Amino acid sequence: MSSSDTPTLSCTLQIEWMNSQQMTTRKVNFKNGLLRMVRNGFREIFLEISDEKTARHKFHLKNMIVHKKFMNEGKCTINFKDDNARTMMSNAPPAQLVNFLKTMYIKLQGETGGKVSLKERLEGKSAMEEISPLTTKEVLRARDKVVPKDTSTTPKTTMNKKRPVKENDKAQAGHPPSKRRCIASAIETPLTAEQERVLNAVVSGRNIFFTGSAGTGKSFLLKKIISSLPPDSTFPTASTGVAACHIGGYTLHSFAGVGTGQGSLKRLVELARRPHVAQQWRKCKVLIIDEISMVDGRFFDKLEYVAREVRCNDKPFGGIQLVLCGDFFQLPPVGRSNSSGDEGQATFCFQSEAWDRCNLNCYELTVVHRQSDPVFIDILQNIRIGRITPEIVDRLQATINNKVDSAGILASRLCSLTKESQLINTSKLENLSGTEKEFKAIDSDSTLSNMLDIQTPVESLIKLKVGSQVMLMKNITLNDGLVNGARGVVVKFSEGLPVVKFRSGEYTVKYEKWTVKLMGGTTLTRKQLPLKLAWAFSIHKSQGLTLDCVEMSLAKVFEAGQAYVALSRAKSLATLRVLDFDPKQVWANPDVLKFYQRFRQNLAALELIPLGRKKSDLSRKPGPFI
Ligand SMILES: Nc1ncnc2c1ncn2[C@@H]1O[C@H](COP(=O)(O)OP(=O)(O)OP(=O)(O)O)[C@@H](O)[C@H]1O
Ligand SMILES: [Mg+2]
Repeated sequence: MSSSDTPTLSCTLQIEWMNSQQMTTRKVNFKNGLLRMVRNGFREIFLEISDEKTARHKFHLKNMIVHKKFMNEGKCTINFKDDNARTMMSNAPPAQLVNFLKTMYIKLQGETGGKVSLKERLEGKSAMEEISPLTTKEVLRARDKVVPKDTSTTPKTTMNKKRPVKENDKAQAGHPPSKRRCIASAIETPLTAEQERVLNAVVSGRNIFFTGSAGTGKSFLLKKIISSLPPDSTFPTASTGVAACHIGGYTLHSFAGVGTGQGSLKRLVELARRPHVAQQWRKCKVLIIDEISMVDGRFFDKLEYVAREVRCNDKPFGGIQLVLCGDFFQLPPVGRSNSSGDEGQATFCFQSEAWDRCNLNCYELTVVHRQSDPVFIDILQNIRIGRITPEIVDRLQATINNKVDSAGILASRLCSLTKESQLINTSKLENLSGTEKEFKAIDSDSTLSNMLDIQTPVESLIKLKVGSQVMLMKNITLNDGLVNGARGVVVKFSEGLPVVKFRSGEYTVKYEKWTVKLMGGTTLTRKQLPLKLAWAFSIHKSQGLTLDCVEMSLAKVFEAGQAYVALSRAKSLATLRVLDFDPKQVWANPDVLKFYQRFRQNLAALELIPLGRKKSDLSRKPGPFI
């Protein structure tokens, strides 16, 4: 059971009392409110709402109605029918809000079974005591009750939920799986001990950098971290639009509000002092940056300066807590065409002055979740540091004979250049016979479609024919394999929508919504099919993804880490085909190797080095055959 299944919750609260005409007669606001579940001597459950001072209000939970549509944004409203009142919660860490509601629901299920003896009633037990955290027994009992066979037995308390969750639902054509199930399973996947340690360090308020090889669950953990912090003051960002979308955040550039980051520091501070930008900078308590390996160190230094100036605070980053995440062995910052536009090569973030100034607590995730085969994991760990042995060469060259295509689903070709992948997709689509169907995105602001093209993983116009190889660009349901990166083939069109055969079965793909946050609180949305042509993909666009079956030619790789990113997208050696493996295609950046060597030494000095790992793992020189 999660340690956060507790009967208390801190958030911003408003309480309203109504008269019989449902007109508000009284209202109170608590910026830092506390919700506590309490029970009286008759085992009746109440919600106690208090502020930092003394104000306390109690509401009987019997007959309440919970509106939890926006709980993933930390918002929820509870109507207390018996008291003719309601409370609106906001800025609650979403994960805690979900757990609080779950605890409340489960405790209430227990309440209905409680019997109060006449003697107890006569004694009039009115003293309130805090409800104990959930026990496994209570959870199991509630689980048995959660799928009532006869809907007339629905409990008196309404969770404003249309249908109960059935774990074994199958994603079937024409029957979209519930998004709630998706969210619920994501929330319920437990963190490993090493992931939990990072989460605790973040919640305790420290500046954190956590790293780990591809597939160790960095982005997964980041999503848990985001849902454990108050949404109003937490700003999730990433170096690229697609990565930002993946964690439901902004691009770092759009958060900073300093354009492309070109120009003098004075100019950047001016830009950041524009009222709507400055407001965000001041509101921000926690700045999260995913894919930190692609952030130019010089841009990071500029941001650190801007933060101090705009927030009028001399502490590093103006006192903002930083949570940085990424793997420097993967893609580096974009070279000369980088954001700051200065002469010379972009630098790594760890080479910036700000990096040292921020006094980061460093963590490394070591358990790989994307792959399960220890042989493949070992190969990837070696490739990551640019180390190639003859056995590795043999193993990877042998993949050329792999039959990774199955039931009409062909392997996606990963290309070093975006242009190359676009050409492949266009010509393959042209070569298919059959009618082409077009799917246009519905954007909330059509003048900003270009921005949505960059910041969402789907294009404004998708062209498909029967036989098109496609990739799913959104998690639809985790349990049924309809996840971001799942590969499939269009088998027919039904009522205007494509029916796609995935490995897990057929699914009629519906329009989905992507939301992009802009500075100043506005949001842009795009509705589009969560599909992309997938005969080919660029390695840059594949960073962060898990791919079902991949094929690659690494002859044209031009950057350290590119081959590692490409190879580590595959789930297993059996679902991978390397067409022309040559050890020369694999190398690690020497500065990155040095950084990780120091990083490991520091971890070891703090006695945090993972058991069973040797410092010497990272002390080898870069380059092939070393
Ligand atoms: N604790 C966990 N339990 C089960 N599965 C996990 C866990 N952590 C991560 N995963 C799964 O492992 C896969 C890889 O995770 P994720 O994409 O977060 O890795 P990553 O470290 O961000 O990789 P990359 O460096 O390639 O971006 C995902 O399918 C994720 O759901
Ligand atoms: Mg990731």
